[in-house]
Amino acid sequence: MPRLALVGAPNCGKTALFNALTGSRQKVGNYAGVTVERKVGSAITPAGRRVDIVDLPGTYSLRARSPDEEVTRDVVLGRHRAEPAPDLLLVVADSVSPQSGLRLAMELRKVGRPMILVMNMIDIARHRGIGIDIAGMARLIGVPVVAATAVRRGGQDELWRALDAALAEGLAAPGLNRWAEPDGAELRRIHREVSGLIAATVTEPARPDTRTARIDAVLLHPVWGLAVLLGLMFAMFQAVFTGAAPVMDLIGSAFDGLGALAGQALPRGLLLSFIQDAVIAGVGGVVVFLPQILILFLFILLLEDLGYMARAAFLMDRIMGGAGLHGRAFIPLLSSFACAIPGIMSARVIDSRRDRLTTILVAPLMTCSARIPVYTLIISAFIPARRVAGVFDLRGLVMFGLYAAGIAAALGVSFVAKRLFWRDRPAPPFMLELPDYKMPRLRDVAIGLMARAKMFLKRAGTTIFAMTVLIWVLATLPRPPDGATEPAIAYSFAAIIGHWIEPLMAPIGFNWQICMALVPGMAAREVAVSALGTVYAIQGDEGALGHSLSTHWSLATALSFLAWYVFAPQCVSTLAVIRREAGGARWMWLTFGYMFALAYAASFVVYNVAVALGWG
Ligand SMILES: Nc1nc2c(ncn2[C@@H]2O[C@H](COP(=O)(O)OP(=O)(O)OP(=O)(O)O)[C@@H](O)[C@H]2O)c(=O)[nH]1
Ligand SMILES: [Mg+2]
Repeated sequence: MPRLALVGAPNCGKTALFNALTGSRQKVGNYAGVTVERKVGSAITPAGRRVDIVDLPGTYSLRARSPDEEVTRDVVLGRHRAEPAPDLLLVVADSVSPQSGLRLAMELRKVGRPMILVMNMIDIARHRGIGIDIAGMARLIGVPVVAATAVRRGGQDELWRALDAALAEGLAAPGLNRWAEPDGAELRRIHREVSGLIAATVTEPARPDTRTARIDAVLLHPVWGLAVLLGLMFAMFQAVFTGAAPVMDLIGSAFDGLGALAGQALPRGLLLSFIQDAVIAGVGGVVVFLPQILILFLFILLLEDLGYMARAAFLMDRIMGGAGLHGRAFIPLLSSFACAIPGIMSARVIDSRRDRLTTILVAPLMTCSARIPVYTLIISAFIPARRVAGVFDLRGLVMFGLYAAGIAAALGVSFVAKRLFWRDRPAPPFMLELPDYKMPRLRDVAIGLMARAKMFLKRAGTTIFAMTVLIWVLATLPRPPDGATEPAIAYSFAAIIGHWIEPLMAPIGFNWQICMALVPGMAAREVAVSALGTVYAIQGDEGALGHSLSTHWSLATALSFLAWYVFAPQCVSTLAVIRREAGGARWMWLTFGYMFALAYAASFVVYNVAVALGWG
């Protein structure tokens, strides 16, 4: 089967095209560096030919400088371990600013593989009044050129026709690969050639578009821009708290109803306990947080599609640079708000190994969405729903503070890491292409939200469920001895394990229930919520978990628990990815060690200060 590879500069629409051609739903976003690994799909052309298509990370040249670009280079040159050399290169260029795409196309001609040049985003170019002489371009470059709109139905028709034409002729056997890393003279030659090509085939509009520049005058302004960024983040956390409540209540009462139903239908016993204490109080207790997670992602996805994220990176570059973080670390750290795993993987776009390692080291400190259930549970149980200064919701403020603590810790740790590990290094230059603003596409946002929801529910159904069952078993067995005076759970394995860890955690105010929840909580942070739900439900507490917590825990313990979750390395999958991406267990253990130490220290301080304030 013929294999096609999508190659092009970052953010030119390769993945959007991949999705359109193959019907896949890979992530697209309006910033450079969305795709960091290869993705394979297949498609059937209008003439009925099956082809495999590979989507690749964006790159400006085959002179790969970062791990994501190496993937593209290796696949294109046929050096990739797991990927056969492509039979045809679909070289994608952005019609609105075609220089970088055309330069890459010129370089790729040397590889000697058949190729089709796709001038993508032709819809925007036309709208702006940019004219492109497609036929003239094809003549000058000597390969087929087609115009395309990746995101519109029917926007790929010309490409399909060109593909079928190329396949019908039978793809030419690859010619000689004459590619060598271009030197200065070669780069200048390519630059001249592309300038000539553009002069001959691209006409600029009579009136240049100034909208982007006008918006950027505000959003990139050192004062106004930062104010907008802060305001956006703030609005996000307020919305997470206030917007989700009605839906959460609905899900919560649905689970309560199920519990009551089970209580009527089943006799008292182990099965009923399993359903009420493990499934409903445990897993159900985590699932209610889905609306909050989706609201957070709605914000992030909209801002990503709008083209705002690269601007935010630009604004943060000064602050991040002061802390020793590369400007390119912004997107990986931002992705870590979703989950540290894709965040750590997107650090592949950073070319210097040291900068990449620093980013990987601090990424788990960014507040991932798995912490949302933990934070919300504790905040709702212990922080009153009060207005501050008339407008702010106190709970939203605390949430904002926890996120801010994570960010501050990331900046602090990278500052220290830079001083400790690689002191004598000049600050690397940060080049960033600011994408054009685009209206977010509802379909993409909806797909993104669905993907998130699916991922969350899948976790709830697998990892979290499995861990909750484990907790339920440990909290139920062994049965109490005859004549037992205390509640049954006091004799269980859970209590034994919890009491065993308790002395270590007593200085930070953790009781045995928390201690025991932390162990399976390594599988995923939300497990802490389901584990506590199950333990307190088995213990015989009626009603919502938040209510049990506020009767059994002191405020000092609750605050200490929050502080713990800001820093603690409570996620084995993250640690495993760090090991893989950093290339060694050393970095994984380093991350585990420093996060554990930070968590313990922070909880210790928070607990003792709170006790001193009389909140013990
Ligand atoms: N209007 C319009 N928007 C497009 C078109 N193609 C892509 N986009 C948008 O452009 C942005 C970038 O698209 P992606 O497909 O993620 O770009 P990419 O080349 O895969 O980017 P990297 O993976 O970062 O290299 C997204 O916001 C897309 O929705 C197009 O033909 N027309
Ligand atoms: Mg992509």
